[in-house]
Amino acid sequence: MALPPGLSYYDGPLVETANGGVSDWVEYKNVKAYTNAFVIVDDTKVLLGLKKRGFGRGLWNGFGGKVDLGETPLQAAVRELEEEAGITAPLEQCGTLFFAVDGVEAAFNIDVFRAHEYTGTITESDEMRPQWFSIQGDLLPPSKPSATLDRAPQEGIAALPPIPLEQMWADDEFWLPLMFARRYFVGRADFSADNKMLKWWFGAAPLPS
Ligand SMILES: CNc1ncnc2c1ncn2[C@@H]1O[C@H](COP(=O)(O)OP(=O)(O)OP(=O)(O)O)[C@@H](O)[C@H]1O
Repeated sequence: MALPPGLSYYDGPLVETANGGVSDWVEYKNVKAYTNAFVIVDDTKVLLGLKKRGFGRGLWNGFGGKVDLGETPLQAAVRELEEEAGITAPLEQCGTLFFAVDGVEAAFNIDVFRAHEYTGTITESDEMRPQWFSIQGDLLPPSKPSATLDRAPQEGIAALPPIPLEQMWADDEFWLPLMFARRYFVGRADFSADNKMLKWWFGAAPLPS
């Protein structure tokens, strides 16, 4: 399968899951490495942070940032989760995203990580305000909602707000369900200078047959 430019290093089996937009892919000069990390407990709730400053301010997202010189992406992801949310988690990579913004020289390569448990006390930082959200049924694979109902109701879960997609990056709706379904995903989304999504492509590991 021909992947969008920027994602061509991925060589695992993939099926296309979404594709749209009208323009050509945006030109970029260099690529910067970032991380984004999610803690997902019980397949029913996810920890997000409200970005309080800088790029993406006012949007809910996972915890992450730039990979520093000499760090692996995993080391950076663990460090950023600790710095921004005060917790440590056994993160594993679950996808890779690539973003280019019209008029910006550096594109983002974002390695996405997830964990299903954590240690420490969730703590607000200067950069992020952490909060749990319940994963609404339309972001879960079809088998999951009933599986969830089969279990004893979990204390507190019903009281959590659903994931606020309207206050998140526009690309998130395409890959969050893949992450929650535990499918490895890759995708590229290009944005205009005023943060409108111009063109996108997402793919994921095939479902077991
Ligand atoms: C365009 N569509 C997008 N969709 C979803 N997530 C996106 C994103 N674009 C960037 N992200 C994430 O936003 C954070 C920025 O990180 P950012 O705060 O700028 O990095 P870092 O903490 O190193 O910066 P400072 O130390 O403040 O300079 C980082 O998690 C990165 O993965």
